[in-house]
Amino acid sequence: MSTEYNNPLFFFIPSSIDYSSVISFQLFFGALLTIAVFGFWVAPGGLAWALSNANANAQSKTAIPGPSGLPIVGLLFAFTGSLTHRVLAKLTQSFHAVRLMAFSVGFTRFIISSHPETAKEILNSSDFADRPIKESAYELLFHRAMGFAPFGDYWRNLRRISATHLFCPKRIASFGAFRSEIGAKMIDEIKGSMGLRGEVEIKKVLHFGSLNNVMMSVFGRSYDFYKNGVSENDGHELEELVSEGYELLGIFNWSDHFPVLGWLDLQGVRKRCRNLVSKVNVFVGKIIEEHRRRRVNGVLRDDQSAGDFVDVLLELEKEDRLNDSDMIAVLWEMIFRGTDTVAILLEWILARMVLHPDIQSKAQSEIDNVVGTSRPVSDADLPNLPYLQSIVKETLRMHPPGPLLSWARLAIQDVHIGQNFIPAGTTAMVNMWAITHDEKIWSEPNEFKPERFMKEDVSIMGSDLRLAPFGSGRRVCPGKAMGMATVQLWFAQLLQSFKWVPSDNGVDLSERLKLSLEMKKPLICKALPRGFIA
Ligand code: HEM
Repeated sequence: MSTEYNNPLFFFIPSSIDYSSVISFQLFFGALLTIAVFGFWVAPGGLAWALSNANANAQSKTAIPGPSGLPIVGLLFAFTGSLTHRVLAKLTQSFHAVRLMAFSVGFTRFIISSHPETAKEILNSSDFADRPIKESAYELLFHRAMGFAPFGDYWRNLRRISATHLFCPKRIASFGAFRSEIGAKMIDEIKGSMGLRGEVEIKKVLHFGSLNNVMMSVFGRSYDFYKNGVSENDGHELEELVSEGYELLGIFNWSDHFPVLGWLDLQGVRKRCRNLVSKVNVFVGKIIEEHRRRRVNGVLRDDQSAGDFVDVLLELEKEDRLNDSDMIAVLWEMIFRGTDTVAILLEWILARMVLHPDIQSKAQSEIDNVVGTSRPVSDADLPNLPYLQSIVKETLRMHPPGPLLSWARLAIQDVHIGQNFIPAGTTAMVNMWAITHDEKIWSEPNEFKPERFMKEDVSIMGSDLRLAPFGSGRRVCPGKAMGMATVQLWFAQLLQSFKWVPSDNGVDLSERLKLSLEMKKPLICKALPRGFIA
């Protein structure tokens, strides 16, 4: 093949000119390209914004402020670290862009708001009711599950079905006894660990409890804690599948922002996703088949799994019915979403209890006054425990499991936010962590003070954007009531049964943002028996 054909500039070079001219031309073209890239790069918001022409065309008074980041890669560095929410919060301050900041990561255009009013405008607008789909989410088939399904009839149908059958108050209440049973099992597990090691690594216990809880309402199944037997193997296999999925969705994947790298699968994300999907298909497919067999044999509703979410999906009328692959995606997502968020939040709450013994003992006195020490605390007691609820709220404020609301939104069409033009396809984020740590909104935002919520009852369910850890608007977390019911009951049970004190390791509040905001160093502490012991 001639050198001409190997030359990327071949199409621009007339065949009659000599080789030295070609080199000069290449240099000239290279310089032009560099200037263009440099020009694009220094545009407010960086390369992806400049390419869209949205900020470039806008007059400077309406251009969204924001950093250009590094050439080509933009703000990549903010996403490869584990404190993205903090890095972005700092940048919005220094660019005076709290309401709205523009930035680029590779070829992806972003906006981010760290202000309650603008955040509400974004989250409550149907123009932002889509989600950007990462390659890992697509490969894990999550575009067919509720969280990533495009805004439309399929998604609406999934929300309606799950609101009616999985997340309705009656159903959440009907699982109260089971939640409490798991709470009691966790207490046993903690006692066992204290007996063996004199301390407990609480996340493991909470994670397994949480997995069991979601498994029961979705699949009608539960697993024994660390006992021998089939259940144990299945339970641990499931834990591994969930952890691998979490890891894959949390990875910053270069090809999401540099499409040209897509086919290379440099980080092996696609390969790992496909491997995981085939395992999940076998695991969940087996459970669906068991449900089908039971229905054929007419034993439905006579056993423990009566009316779980698999049954609901199998009973759907023809026009609503999901095929097996979609059903697996929907069921898997529920397990996936419901497990870690609850365990992570409870770990932060207990870390705070170990660090603040005065707050802990005040909450324990509240439980003792309302419940006494002769019976275990139950769902019915929770409305009478306002201080305990304030502790949960304060922890959600200081350590929101989704500081950037976990999964972003996508502009479905061209839209304006105030004066600012946002082109279709822009990824929109809300920095809830920045809002909950803003001293213009919260007094002493870095102090853990549950009392603030005894003075002012702030709703956390999405209507007040000063504290919306479950998001807001059409895509607000559908599992928020179930999540809160679980967290409050288990917290009450754990406080009633134990006094939480530090181990020799102390408590390290360092954070690590993966898919959720976790404690970087797992909490290891001591749980000393007190109050009602099951
Ligand atoms: C402490 C517990 C939880 C927290 C902090 C939490 C947080 C969130 C957040 C921030 C969102 C994004 C909302 C938005 O875009 O406005 C979300 C979405 C979602 N959550 Fe939760 N969540 C929790 C528990 C649960 C549970 C227990 C389930 C189910 C078993 C669940 C299922 C979902 C689903 C399916 C979505 C996607 C909804 C959609 O896109 O339509 N979450 N969650």
